[in-house]
Amino acid sequence: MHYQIASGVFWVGALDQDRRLFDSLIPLPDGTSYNAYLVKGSHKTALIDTVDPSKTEILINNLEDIPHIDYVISHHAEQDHSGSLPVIMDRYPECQLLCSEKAREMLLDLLDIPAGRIRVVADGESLSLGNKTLHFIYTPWVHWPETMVTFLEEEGILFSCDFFGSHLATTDIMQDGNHSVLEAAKRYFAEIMMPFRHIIQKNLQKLASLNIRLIAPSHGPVHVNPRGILDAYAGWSSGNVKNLVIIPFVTMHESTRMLVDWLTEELVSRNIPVEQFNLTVSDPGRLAMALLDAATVIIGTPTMLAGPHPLAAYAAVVANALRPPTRFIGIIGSYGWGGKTVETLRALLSNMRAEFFDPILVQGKPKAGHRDEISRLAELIRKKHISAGLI
Ligand SMILES: Cc1cc2nc3c(=O)[nH]c(=O)nc-3n(C[C@H](O)[C@H](O)[C@H](O)COP(=O)(O)O)c2cc1C
Repeated sequence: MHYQIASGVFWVGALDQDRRLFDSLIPLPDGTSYNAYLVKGSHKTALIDTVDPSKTEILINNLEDIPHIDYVISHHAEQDHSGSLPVIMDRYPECQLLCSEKAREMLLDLLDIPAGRIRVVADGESLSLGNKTLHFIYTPWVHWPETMVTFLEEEGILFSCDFFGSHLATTDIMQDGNHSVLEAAKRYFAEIMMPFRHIIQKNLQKLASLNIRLIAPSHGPVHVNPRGILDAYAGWSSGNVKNLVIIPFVTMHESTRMLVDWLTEELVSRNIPVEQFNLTVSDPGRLAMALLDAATVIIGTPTMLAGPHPLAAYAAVVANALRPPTRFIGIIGSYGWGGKTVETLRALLSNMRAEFFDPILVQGKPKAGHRDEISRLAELIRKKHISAGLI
């Protein structure tokens, strides 16, 4: 499939509607796409990124009538974009691979590409294709340290790689920022970009002076309304949280669930919205999105084999790695005889810069008096949200 996104600029990527898991971790409810773009200048032709190796044949078919490529630009060494480079380099023996300094090392580590065919481009360097000019801008940590983006000056197109991407497989390549695209982009941000939000702010600054008319990421649709996604990124990377409590929890015999439901009732009666995530069935992507928004996270877990239930431990590991902007954390749950549930969870959450509430652990089934403890926790959360200016 070929799709013209601007004069002389074509989407030549591959859709992957069937894929349901990324990085053996991230659920893909809407599949994904691997976007490669062909830029035809009056003198030279450049291919921007390739596709996942599982889709190399599709890329080759899309380039069937392209006899000559001068440059392949590799923004990011991860295989979903670089994995078809060896085949492309074989098929176009004249083409040179352009990438950042760090990407060169990583591409040589990850793929079989002759070192002599790679040319490193500097941050800020320009390349003329004749009537089209490409500017290379290093944007480290969106998503790996080697990542860069390319700005096509004449058409105002930012080829942004993972920056501003979304896991969405759609033939509707050009999108103006409708709800489903922004929702998919937010999910992508929460799952992939959240740990790098400070550096994302710096990268947004770096792009601020460009007159961007289209943003063409390497996953998901092209953004026809760049302002929408740029503003959304500014918000998601700001660290601002809402008057929202999320409760990722697990229960084996319903005792922890009683505490979770009581806390939910107490919070809702204080006009504090709550999202529960039963970790046995919930979508980790939705949990990541909620972590981006919530001021407070309360983990609910029974004690199992002297520690937190493994699903609660797993959620804590993931949250700790994503480094969400959470302000307050609590632990509630039930135990039979004892263990190190709180100590273990706190150790797993060592990156979190949040204030921890005193835990509420009850032995066996919660009793009437525990409701008062839960009510006091809800009141404390309300006061904390007020003092944080969220209510
Ligand atoms: C497989 C298994 C292992 C457990 N290990 C512990 C433990 O090490 N320490 C403890 O205090 N309770 C342990 N318990 C007991 C539970 O923590 C207790 O039954 C608790 O009330 C369950 O809460 P829930 O109803 O929310 O699942 C274990 C229970 C199960 C089923």
